[in-house]
Amino acid sequence: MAPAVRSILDAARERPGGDSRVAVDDARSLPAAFAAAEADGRTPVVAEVKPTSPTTEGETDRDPVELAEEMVAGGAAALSVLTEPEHFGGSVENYERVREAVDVPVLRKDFLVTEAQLDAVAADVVLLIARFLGDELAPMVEAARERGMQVLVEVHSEDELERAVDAGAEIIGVNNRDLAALEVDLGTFERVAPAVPEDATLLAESGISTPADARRMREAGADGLLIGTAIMDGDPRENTTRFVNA
Ligand SMILES: O=C(O)c1ccccc1NCC(=O)[C@H](O)[C@H](O)COP(=O)(O)O
Repeated sequence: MAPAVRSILDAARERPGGDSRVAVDDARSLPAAFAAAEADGRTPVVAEVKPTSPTTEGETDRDPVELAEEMVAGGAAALSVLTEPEHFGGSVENYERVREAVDVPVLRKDFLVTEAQLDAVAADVVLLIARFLGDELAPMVEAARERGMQVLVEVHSEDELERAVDAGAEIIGVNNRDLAALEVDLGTFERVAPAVPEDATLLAESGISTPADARRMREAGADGLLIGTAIMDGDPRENTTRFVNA
């Protein structure tokens, strides 16, 4: 595992959870948002509010709510908001403010390793990373669903995909970023996607930098595209629209 990822994981293990169990009774459906985008001719894009990251220089001081509103105005079907504070400049407060301000589904992007961490904020969708959770993946999927949240299970290999499917994943993201070397290879999605069950909602994650990359991921079977850096760099509204029209 890359040192930065080791550090993310160490910090995640120390992070407390919420004070009480959350119950989400109004989760906004990610598959329905993708279907609505498709119906009016938009490529389903999950635009990410990502203040910084281990592979980005500097940190934006732009307000997350303004960024989020621009992304939605640009046609994003859904948003992703980082809540990891130490390596990504995120927070649960950012998540809450953004969800309050928009009406699309909002993914909570974090590196969750305990059930109590699910209770830090009521989320439409939470990310669970197969590589980090091992045998805890299935119990965490169940714990999130019991709280009314949808789950995006992230995988990077065929083995992890098998574990995700065994854990009951219905929304699956194939991450093109290798958490061992932090290198990005869009070929990862092309390799893993054919084994994803037909009825799953499938996202291509990371490294989508141009509309040509977006088309490549769609041709390989992506129902939706999770895009951070290429939308955050510059004008988030214009950038989102470029991918939505890809
Ligand atoms: O983005 C990073 O530098 C990173 C480093 C270590 C672990 C995870 C990392 N990113 C998390 C993500 O999943 C991405 O923010 C997301 O897929 C968007 O990727 P991109 O479009 O390449 O910004």
